[in-house]
Amino acid sequence: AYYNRDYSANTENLLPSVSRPANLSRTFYGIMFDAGSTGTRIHVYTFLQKDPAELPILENEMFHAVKPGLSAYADKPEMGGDTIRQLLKVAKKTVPRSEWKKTPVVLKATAGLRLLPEEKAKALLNEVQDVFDESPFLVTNSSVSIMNGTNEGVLAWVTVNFLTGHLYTHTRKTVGILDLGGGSTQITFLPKSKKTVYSAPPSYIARFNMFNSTYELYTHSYLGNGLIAARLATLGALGADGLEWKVFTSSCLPKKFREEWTFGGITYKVSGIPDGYAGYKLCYYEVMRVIKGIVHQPYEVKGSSIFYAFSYYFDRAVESGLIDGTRGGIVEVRDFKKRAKEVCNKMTKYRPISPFLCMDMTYITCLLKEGFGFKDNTVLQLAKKVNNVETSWALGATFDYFHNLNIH
Ligand SMILES: Nc1ccn([C@@H]2O[C@H](COP(=O)(O)OP(=O)(O)O)[C@@H](O)[C@H]2O)c(=O)n1
Repeated sequence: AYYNRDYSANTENLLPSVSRPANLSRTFYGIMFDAGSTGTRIHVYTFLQKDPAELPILENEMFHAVKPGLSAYADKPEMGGDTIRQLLKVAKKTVPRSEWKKTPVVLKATAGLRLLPEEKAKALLNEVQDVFDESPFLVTNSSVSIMNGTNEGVLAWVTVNFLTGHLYTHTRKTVGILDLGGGSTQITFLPKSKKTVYSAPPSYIARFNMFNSTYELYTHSYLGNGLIAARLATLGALGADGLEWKVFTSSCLPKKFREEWTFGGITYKVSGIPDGYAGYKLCYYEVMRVIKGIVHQPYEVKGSSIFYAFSYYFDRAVESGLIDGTRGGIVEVRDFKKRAKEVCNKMTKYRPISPFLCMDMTYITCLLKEGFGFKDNTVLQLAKKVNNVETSWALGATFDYFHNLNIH
């Protein structure tokens, strides 16, 4: 409804019911950079504000992504800055020149920079600030930052619930979100039961304001439990020394597989166990160590709310053939488990897709079941985009910029 008028499903909920004089509408733009651990993405949003008291209508999103992420330039920040400069060219093409000065440009970094030593992260952010300062867009001293995990979860929840039309209804029916990045993973939902709130660690409950009401969400970001960080942890390579000579092995990898593999600017030697066993069961025990006792099980997740799962949940579901990449789809937790078994027990078949597919699918299964405590029949809606807009925290962060949701 907001992006493409052909999407009429939720239009009634999304458009103000009373039509207002057209001259009160105004178009404005927002530029949000997502500096993730595996890539940097730019979102340029075009909004139409009809009523200053309501969230604006999203007219268009321009999206572009580059790999690798900023953290890969930890030792050459100027080159990291260049990736931002390149992406800003796209913004200049999208935003009319007359609007440049009024259009904010913001970059928020997630797990990739959270995991770097502070001085290296700072040098990268300073470089980005310089690139922003020389741009024609609106820049303040809070334009460039590392976002905290709570905001990452809350803002992705805002995005998905906005795009699915749930923020406009007064029923308080919403959807939960599951985001699996490279470095961190987030779970966020609106609890129905008070017990979920008081049985959770206090830092897992976040509040924010929108439309004069306060939302109280269950949210947490697990740093080091993103899919790529979890691979390293499973291999015992996260924070290990002797990387020049050590080879990290796992029964989640094809037996004859051997490769050098780079994440966050560091190269690791990894391999399967040539004369050992490989397969789902052994792999499950290995990934279990990365999850057991680390991930909190919310009281309510065993209930029946709908969760939207995106990022690597979506990518791996597509690669393993669980869903169709253009349409997305609905699966149950048990479908991930079934497919993980199939992938792990037929490693040669799936190896051309990715030698890590068994490890990744097993990790996802283990995270959902043993981590968050989802039941086998919990329904997951897998999506990369909703109504043609990226399911990322970036849209929520742009709302936060303009409306100050006061997340606390
Ligand atoms: N707008 C976006 C952003 C990330 N992603 C996916 O999210 C995964 C990695 O997330 P990330 O690099 O931001 O990881 P973190 O830094 O959040 O841990 C990849 O599968 C990306 O393709 C996406 O599909 N769309």
